[in-house]
Amino acid sequence: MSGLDVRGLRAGYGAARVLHGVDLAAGDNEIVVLLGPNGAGKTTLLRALSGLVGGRGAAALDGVALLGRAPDEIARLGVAHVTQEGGTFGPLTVEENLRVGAQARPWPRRGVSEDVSRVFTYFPVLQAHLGRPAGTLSGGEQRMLAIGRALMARPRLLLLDEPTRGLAPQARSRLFGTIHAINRHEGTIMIIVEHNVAAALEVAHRAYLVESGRIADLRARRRW
Ligand SMILES: Nc1ncnc2c1ncn2[C@@H]1O[C@H](COP(=O)(O)OP(=O)(O)OP(=O)(O)O)[C@@H](O)[C@H]1O
Repeated sequence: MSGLDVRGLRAGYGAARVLHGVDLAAGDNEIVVLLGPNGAGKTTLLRALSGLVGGRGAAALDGVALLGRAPDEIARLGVAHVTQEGGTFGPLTVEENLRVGAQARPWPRRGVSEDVSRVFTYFPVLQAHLGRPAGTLSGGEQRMLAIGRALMARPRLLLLDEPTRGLAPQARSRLFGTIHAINRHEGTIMIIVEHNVAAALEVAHRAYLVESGRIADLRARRRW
C-alpha cells in the first residue's frame, strides 16, 4: 500500500503505556492533523513513527515496516521529524543548518544547493538571514528553519509537532499556507500535531482525535 498505514500501535515510556493500539492512515500526498488534549499521546505517536520511542504493532510507509528500526534508519527510509524543540543548531548559520539536513538522505551530495534554493522559495526570510547563526533567529524563524532543514532530506513523510506553537494568528495562518504549498508541490505526506482546531482543519485532508492514548477518525465520525 502506498502512504502510511499504522495498525494497533502501542508505545510508552518504560512501564508507562501511553498509546493503547492506535490505527491511523495517511494516503499519498495527504495532510493528516492530530488533535487532542495535553498529555493525550500525540507527541508519543510521532516519536514512535520516527523511532525516538519504541513501538509495537505495525507501521508501514509505502509498505516498508518502520517499527523496530533506529531513528537514523527510519530517516533514510524517508521520515523526517520536526520536534517541538525544533532541533536547529544554534551556532551554525542558516545555510549550514540546511546543508546538515541533507545528510539524512541517501545521496547527500547531489542537488544540495538546488534544494537550499527550493527551501528559500518556501521561506524567503531564511534567505535574508542566510549567514546568521540560527541561535540569533526569532522563535518563528527557527521553526521555519527546522522545517526547511527537514525538507532538505527530501522526506516522503514529514512529522510536524506543533509547528505553529507560540505564533501570532497571522503568522500561524501564513505558516499553514506554506505547509499547504509544500504538501502540494513536493507531494510530501504530513502528520501535524496542532492545538488550534480551526486552523488545522483548514489544511487537513484527514483529522484524528487522540484521547488517552486512543484515536478516533474525525472525518469518519463526521460522516456518521
Ligand atoms: N519522556 C517521557 N517519559 C515519561 N513519560 C512521558 C515522557 N514523555 C511524555 N510522557 C508522558 O506521556 C503522556 C503523553 O505525552 P505526549 O507528550 O505524547 O502528549 P501530547 O498529546 O503530545 O501532549 P501535549 O499536547 O501537551 O504536547 C503524558 O502523560 C506524558 O506525561
